[in-house]
Amino acid sequence: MTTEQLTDQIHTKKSFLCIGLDVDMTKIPTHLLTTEDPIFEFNKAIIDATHDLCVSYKPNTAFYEAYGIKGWQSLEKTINYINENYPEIFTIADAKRGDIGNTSSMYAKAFFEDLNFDSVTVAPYMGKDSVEPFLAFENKHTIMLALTSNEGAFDFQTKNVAGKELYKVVLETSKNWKNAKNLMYVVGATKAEYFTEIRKIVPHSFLLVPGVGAQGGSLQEVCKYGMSENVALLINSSRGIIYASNGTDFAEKAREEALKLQQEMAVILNK
Ligand SMILES: O=c1ccn([C@@H]2O[C@H](COP(=O)(O)O)[C@@H](O)[C@H]2O)c(=O)[nH]1
Repeated sequence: MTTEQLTDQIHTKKSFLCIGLDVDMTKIPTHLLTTEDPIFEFNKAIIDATHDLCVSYKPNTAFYEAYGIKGWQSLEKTINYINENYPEIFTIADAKRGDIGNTSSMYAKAFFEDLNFDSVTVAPYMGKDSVEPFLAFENKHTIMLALTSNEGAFDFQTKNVAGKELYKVVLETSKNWKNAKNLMYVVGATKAEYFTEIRKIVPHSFLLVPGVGAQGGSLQEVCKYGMSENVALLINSSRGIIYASNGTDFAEKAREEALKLQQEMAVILNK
């Protein structure tokens, strides 16, 4: 998917919501546990109930890898289900990969070719040759951690490196990498006060913004400082939507939570 197609979807659906599919078997409704693939059944119900309210789904691979081969199969069924039934949706494998070049190429093949995700999250710590293998894929997107939503972000990301905060060095340096047009960045919703500085460096790049909902980030604040003229925001909420209820009405309640965010987004887009 191109960024232009993603932007068109944002305007059509009046939404820049990304729903995180972080399936924890201890939190899903118990009636699903007797099905053959509880993770997939849960995701399918959430996706069917919310696809018109969001432009993206983001399974975090940790929640699938934790269940071994079965978890990976649930992930594969989930991405295939989205691609077959809702091909307009932008898919994100939140895997936070990155390694020496030849290993990164294999990670990229796994997520872009085998699983056919539109994008994958990567860590910047190993530098250019660890990220460029992901960027080489046409119409696929590499979402690099810039300033994360957690408290530990202050351990390294905001530290001064040669007169500049490290997250700024990450943004500035990566802009010059080969196929940098395929880069997006992760910036936590809990760091809204940093968005103005970030937009000075990457005014038009898409930012994936986790941290609204369970982590307490503010949609309004993020949009105030982080929305570019082409929107270029994907606001993620996972637990706040998918665990709205653990009863038989879980998909309906997830829709209600997604609708609240989508309606807020529609108002922001209309301003
Ligand atoms: O800085 C980051 C980067 C990634 N995440 C991931 O996003 C979701 C957030 O889930 P919530 O339940 O809405 O808190 C989850 O997969 C994280 O691993 C992040 O939170 N912050």
